[in-house]
Amino acid sequence: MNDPVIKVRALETRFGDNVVHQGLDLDVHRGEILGVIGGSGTGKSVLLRQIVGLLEPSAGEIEVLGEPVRDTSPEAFVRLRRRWGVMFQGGALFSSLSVRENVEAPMREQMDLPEDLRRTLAAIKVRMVGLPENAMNKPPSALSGGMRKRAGFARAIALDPEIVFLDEPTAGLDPIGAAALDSLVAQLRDALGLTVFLVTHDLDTLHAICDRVAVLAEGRVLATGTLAELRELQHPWLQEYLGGPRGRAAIGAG
Ligand SMILES: Nc1ncnc2c1ncn2[C@@H]1O[C@H](COP(=O)(O)OP(=O)(O)OP(=O)(O)O)[C@@H](O)[C@H]1O
Repeated sequence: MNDPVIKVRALETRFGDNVVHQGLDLDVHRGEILGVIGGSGTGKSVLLRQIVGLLEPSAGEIEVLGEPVRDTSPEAFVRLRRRWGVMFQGGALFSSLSVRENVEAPMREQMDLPEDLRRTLAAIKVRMVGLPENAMNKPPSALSGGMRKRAGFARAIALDPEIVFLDEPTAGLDPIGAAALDSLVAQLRDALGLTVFLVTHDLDTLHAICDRVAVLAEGRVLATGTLAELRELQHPWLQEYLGGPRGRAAIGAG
């Protein structure tokens, strides 16, 4: 197996008395879609924010694409940061900017491009995520929830990243919109060779597109594997999550 593109070792996270991670290890492999699941408050979003350098862990090592995320020079971090894109919960678009300007924002911030080239590249990204041409100049507030997510995705791939981090991409979407977004993630992974780190509660997403799933519980990654492998484990939360009515429905087991 190739070296992991994301490598987390002995991660500790404490907020005062709240111990969130305690000895968490995780590997993410190039080209895979890894789903990250766990009960509410197990630290999925915190882990994502730590991997992308937005939050400092209490202890531990994080490497992305072979480079340390912590204790690195600001210049090295800026270079590394260009190699991933993030879609936060809800899309997190700038409300005062149009879709096009939102997609251009990372290009403005991190690349020195002539304006017409930047516009052309933004238009390509917007088309790639399946948004209509006329969405380009609209503010996020004029779009549906699904379209806003797509715009957030377009922004996440603005710099042609190698890794995309998605925090609950289907949350708040109706089942048809959620399935369409799942397909988009899988299509773009295939077309662009992305590695995808995907925090989700959505059982359908896990079934539809995740190659492997990492389970956060008890402050660590309790297990990683395919859903079939995880279903064999006897952990109570996993049994309830995957074996409960919604978990069974997602695999068509009624
Ligand atoms: N900046 C912060 N300061 C203090 N505590 C925080 C901070 N960010 C997160 N936490 C705490 O860390 C824990 C994990 O939060 P996190 O948002 O990662 O959970 P999660 O697994 O993503 O949950 P959910 O599935 O509900 O979104 C929670 O107890 C939360 O209150």
